[in-house]
Amino acid sequence: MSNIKVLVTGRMPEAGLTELRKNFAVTRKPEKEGRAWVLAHLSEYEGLILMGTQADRELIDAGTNLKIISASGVGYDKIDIDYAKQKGIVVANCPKSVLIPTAEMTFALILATMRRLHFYDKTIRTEKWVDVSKPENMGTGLQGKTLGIYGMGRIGSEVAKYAQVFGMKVIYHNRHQLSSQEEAKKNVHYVDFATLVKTADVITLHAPATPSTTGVFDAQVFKQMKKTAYIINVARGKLIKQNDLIAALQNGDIAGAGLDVYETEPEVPQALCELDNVILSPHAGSGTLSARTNIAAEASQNLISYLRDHKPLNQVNK
Ligand SMILES: O=CC(=O)O
Repeated sequence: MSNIKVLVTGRMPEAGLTELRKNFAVTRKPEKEGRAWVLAHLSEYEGLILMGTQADRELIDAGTNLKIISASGVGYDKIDIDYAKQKGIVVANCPKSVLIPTAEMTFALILATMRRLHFYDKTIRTEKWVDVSKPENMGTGLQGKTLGIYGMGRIGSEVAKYAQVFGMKVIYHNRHQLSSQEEAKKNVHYVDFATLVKTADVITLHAPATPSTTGVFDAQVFKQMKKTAYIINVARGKLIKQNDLIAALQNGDIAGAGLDVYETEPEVPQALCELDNVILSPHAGSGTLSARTNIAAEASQNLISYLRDHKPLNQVNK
């Protein structure tokens, strides 16, 4: 173990931190402490695994000896990566560990939303056996429907594979169109944004939160979607104008939504909770023990690669 000090600011399974502990002096932020504690102590550390707080200018300035920050997931929108770069701090993320768990959660929400599991579960517990021969109580089958993927990176590509197992056709919109070989291999078809919105029976979001994706799904977009269509968001809450989504769900502009992330997270508006055509989960895409253990190990590996081997693993601010 070297005397290089690293700080972990959130709860992570010990099994994932084994290699980190072998290489560095590791401190975990005490559970009862918050951001103020991190700001007060950060100058002691060269490495940081960030959870539960923002690495904004204030935090980066407090890290006077910091050399690397690893996000604890694929998203790094809580880290001011440009400011970190100015300060000579490497920022890395953990794309591998979250890929499968997030794709699984996407599909859990697609199935639950389209087959109306929330509505069925709630009525069976609180009211009565609903008569599913009535059209208003029926769900929507996946087979033969079109899945529209917004953001065709690794997670989007994995979701495409699952969709094909269910007999869905997959279209996608992305900043860059895939090569025709990639499209053929994945059996997916690029469409412009307007076509994605108008054509898909279910749209699933897999883009990061950036200035160009923020608020893209707004009232106008919901009006262009099929009234029978669903929207699934496991990416970032900011991609959807939440109040516009609530209005669209209340007015029947779209059929339903499956949400793992929220614009106002961790607050979830009461209006969303009251809707029967919505299923909600608490940013739990990577909420499995294996995913959390793998994230801890991948974030640890980022720190080991950079601080020990001087080679960042998944640097996002080159
Ligand atoms: O939200 C989850 C992640 O960024 O990995």
